[in-house]
Amino acid sequence: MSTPFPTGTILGYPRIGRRRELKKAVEAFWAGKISAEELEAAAAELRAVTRERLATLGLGRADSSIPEAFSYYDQVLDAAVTVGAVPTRFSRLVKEDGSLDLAGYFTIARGEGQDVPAEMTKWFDSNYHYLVPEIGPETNFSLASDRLIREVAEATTSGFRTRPVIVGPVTFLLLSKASESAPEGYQPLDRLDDLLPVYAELLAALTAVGAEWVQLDEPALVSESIEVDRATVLAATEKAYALLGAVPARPQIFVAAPYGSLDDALPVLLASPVEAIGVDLVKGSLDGISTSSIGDTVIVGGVIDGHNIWRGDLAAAFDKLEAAGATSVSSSTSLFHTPHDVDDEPLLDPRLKSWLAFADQKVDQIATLAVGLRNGRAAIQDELDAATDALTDRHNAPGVRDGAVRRRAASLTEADFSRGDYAERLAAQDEALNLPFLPTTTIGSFPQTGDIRKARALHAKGELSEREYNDYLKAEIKRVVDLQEEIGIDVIVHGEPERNDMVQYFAEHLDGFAVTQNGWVQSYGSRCTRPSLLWGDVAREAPITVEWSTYTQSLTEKPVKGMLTGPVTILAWSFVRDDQPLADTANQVALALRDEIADLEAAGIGIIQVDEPALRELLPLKKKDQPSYLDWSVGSFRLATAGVEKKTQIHTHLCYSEFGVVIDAIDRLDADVTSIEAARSKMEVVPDIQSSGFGRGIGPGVYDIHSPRVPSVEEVTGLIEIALGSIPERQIWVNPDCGLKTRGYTETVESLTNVVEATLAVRARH
Ligand SMILES: CN1c2c(nc(N)[nH]c2=O)NC[C@@H]1CNc1ccc(C(=O)N[C@@H](CCC(=O)N[C@@H](CCC(=O)N[C@@H](CCC(=O)O)C(=O)O)C(=O)O)C(=O)O)cc1
Ligand SMILES: N[C@@H](CCS)C(=O)O
Ligand SMILES: [Zn+2]
Repeated sequence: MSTPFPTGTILGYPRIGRRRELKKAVEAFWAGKISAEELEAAAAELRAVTRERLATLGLGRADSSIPEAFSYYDQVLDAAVTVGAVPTRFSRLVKEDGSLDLAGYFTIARGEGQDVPAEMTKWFDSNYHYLVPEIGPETNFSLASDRLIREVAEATTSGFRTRPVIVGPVTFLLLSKASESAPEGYQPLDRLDDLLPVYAELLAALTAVGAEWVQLDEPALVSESIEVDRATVLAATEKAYALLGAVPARPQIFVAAPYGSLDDALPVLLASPVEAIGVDLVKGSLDGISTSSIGDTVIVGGVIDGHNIWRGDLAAAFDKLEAAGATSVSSSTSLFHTPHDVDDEPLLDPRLKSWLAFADQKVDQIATLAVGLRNGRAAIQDELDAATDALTDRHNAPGVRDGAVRRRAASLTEADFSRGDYAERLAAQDEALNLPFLPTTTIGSFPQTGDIRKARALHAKGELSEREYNDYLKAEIKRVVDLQEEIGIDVIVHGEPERNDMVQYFAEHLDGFAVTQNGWVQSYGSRCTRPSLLWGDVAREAPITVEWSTYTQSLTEKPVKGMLTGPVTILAWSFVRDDQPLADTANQVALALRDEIADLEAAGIGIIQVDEPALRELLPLKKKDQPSYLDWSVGSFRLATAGVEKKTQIHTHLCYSEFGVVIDAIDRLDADVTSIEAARSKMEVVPDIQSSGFGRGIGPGVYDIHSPRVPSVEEVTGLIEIALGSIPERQIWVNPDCGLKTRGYTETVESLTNVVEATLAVRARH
C-alpha cells in the first residue's frame, strides 16, 4: 500500500545555517583554508542538524514530511549538474563518469580566469538569484550526479525518511537559456523528450534508497513572464508527468507550484498521474476548480507564507485549508526566503517578536494546522486564538499608525509627483555642473573590504568608539575620493563604506523599521542579506547621509553624487507590513527620502542618485497585476525625487538584464540620468531603450562587476562605440554595470583606469 502524503510539511528550509555555517565553510573552501572533505563534513553536519531541528519542531521523522533540499550554492545549478547540463566551456571539469567534484561545481557557479560564469537571474518575485542553465543541441543529458540520492541515503542511515526535492523538468527547461552554439530561435523546452528519461532514472534511483515521495518544484507553471506560449508549456507539463508517472518503482510524485496560482496548469496536473500538488494559497487560489475535478489527488494547501515573516492570521489560514478541501498543509513557498528563528533575536522588542514567525515558527504553525486537519478545529482553537490576539495587539500598537505621517500622505497632490519640463532641467544642470562629453562615474559603492566589515563589527560590539569608527570611515572616504581623482573620474562618489547593506543601513535610520542580528537570508551563492522588518509608519527623524556627502564634497572640486536607496528597493529587500497596500507604505518611505534629498540639496550636493535595482523584482508574475504595480512604484520614486530644483540632477540606477516590460516605467521615473546593467549582454538593451523614445541621460554599464575579470581598454571602447551608435551622444554616461562592493581593490583600480582611458580615447575621436 502506498504511504499517504504527510498532513503537514514545508517546501524547503533555510540552508545557509543559523550562524551562516554553510557560507563560512564554502568561503573557507574557496580560500583554500579547508579541504573538500572538510566542506563535505560541515555540510553533512548542517543537514543532520536541520533534520533534527525540523523533527523537534513537529515534522515527522519517517513520514516524508522533512524535505531533503540542501544545496552548496544554488538549486537550479544542482538540477543542471544532476542531469549533466554543464556548458561546454566547462567540459574539462567533468570527470569520466560525467560527475563534477566540488571545485568543478563552484567553478561553473563563479567562473575561473577568463571563463565567464553561468548568468545569474532573479528567482520569480523573490530576492534570491539562481544560475541560468545553458542548453543547446550539444547538451547530452545523463544522470551525472548522485548527490541527492546520497543525501536521501544519508538521512535513512540516521533514522529519517525524507522527501527529496529537485527543480522539475518543465521549470528547469523554462528557466534555461539557449547555449551560445544553439541556432537562432532554439528553445531549451524542445529538449524535453531527451531530458525526461534522466528524471525517470533519478526517480527510480531515489526509490532504491528509500524515498517514498519526491518533490518536483514547478514554479514556472504559475508565471506568465515565461517567454514560451502557454499552450506549449501546458503540453510539456502533460507530457512530462504522463511519462514520469509511468516510471516503474518510482516514489509518489508531489509537484509543488509556489509563487502564484497554477490557473490552467492545475487541471493538467490533476489529470496526470501526479499524486499530490502543492498550491500556493497565499499568492494564489483555487478559484474555478471544482472539488469533483480534484478526485484522488492530494491538495497540499500552501497557506503559511514562505515569503514573509508575519505570524499572520492562523484562523484564516485554517479556513482556507477547509475551503480548498486540502488534506495537507504546507508553506506557500520554500522557507529559504525567511531567517531561521525569531527566538534567535535577543535585541528585538518582545512585542514585535510576538507578531513574527521566521522559518522555525512557521514550521510550528504548520504542525498546529496539521493537528487541526487531523483532529478538527477545536483541537487547535487555543493556538488560533493566540494568533488572532497577536494580530489585534499589532493593529493597536503605538507606531503602527502615526497621525502626522498619515496626514502628510493624505494631503499629497499631483504637483508633488512632478519635476516639470526636462529641457529646462537639462539647461539648468548643464550650466550648474559643466560636465565633459561622456561623463564618467561609478554606481556608488567601492570594495567593502574585510577591514571595513571588521571595523563595523568592532564598533557594534563597543570595542571601537563612535568617534574612532567615524574617523576610520572618513579616512576610507578620503582614500576613495583620492583614488577617483587619480584615475580621472568626473563625478565622485563616497564609496558607501558606512553601509552594511544599501537597504539595512536606511532601515537602521528610519522610524517604522527594525533590524535583526541573525536574520540572514541567502541572496545568491554564499551571499546573504538581513532583510529589515518594516512594521510601522515610516518617518525620518534626522538627516542620514548628509554629513557623509558634505564631508566628501569638502575633499574635491569635482561634483559629488549623493547616494540613496529608492522606496521600491527598500520595500523589496525588507519584510514589509502586510496590513496595508504596498503603495501606501512606498509613499511613506518616499516622503522620508524626499526630506533627505531636500537636505542634501540644501547642503550643496548637486547630483543625487536614488537606486532602484529592485524595480523589476517586485513586478507581479501575472500580467493583469503589472500596470497598477508600475503606477505606484513609479509614483513613489517620483514622490521621493520631485521636490528638487531644476538644476539638481537626479540619477537612478537599475541592475538587471530583462528590461522589456519595465522600459516604459523607467522612462516614467523621469530621472535625469539612468545607469543600467548592459555589459553582460554586450549592450543588447541599448537599441530597445532608444526605440522606446528615452530622451534623458543614460549610462549603459561598460563592464560587468560580478567577476574579478578586468575589461580591456579596447573592450570598453567597443561598448561605448556601440552605445554611441544608437543613442545621441549628449545623453551617454560611462559607468560600470553596478556598485563595486563585492570586488577587490586590485581589479577595481585596473578596471576603472581602463574605463577612463577608453572614454578619453572615444572623446578624442568624436
Ligand atoms: C545588490 N543586491 C542586494 C540585494 N539585497 C540587499 N538587501 N542588498 C543588496 O545589495 N539583493 C540583490 C543583490 C544581491 N547581491 C548581494 C551582493 C552582496 C551581498 C553581500 O555581500 N552580503 C554580505 C553581507 C553584507 C552585510 O550585511 N554585511 C554586514 C555584516 C558583515 C558580517 O558578516 N560581519 C561578520 C563580522 C565581520 C568580521 O569580523 O570580519 C559577522 O557578523 O559575523 C556589514 O558589513 O556590517 C555577505 O557576506 O553575504 C549580498 C547580496
Ligand atoms: N549604490 C549601490 C547600488 C547597488 S545596486 C552600489 O553601488 O552598490
Ligand atoms: Zn546595482
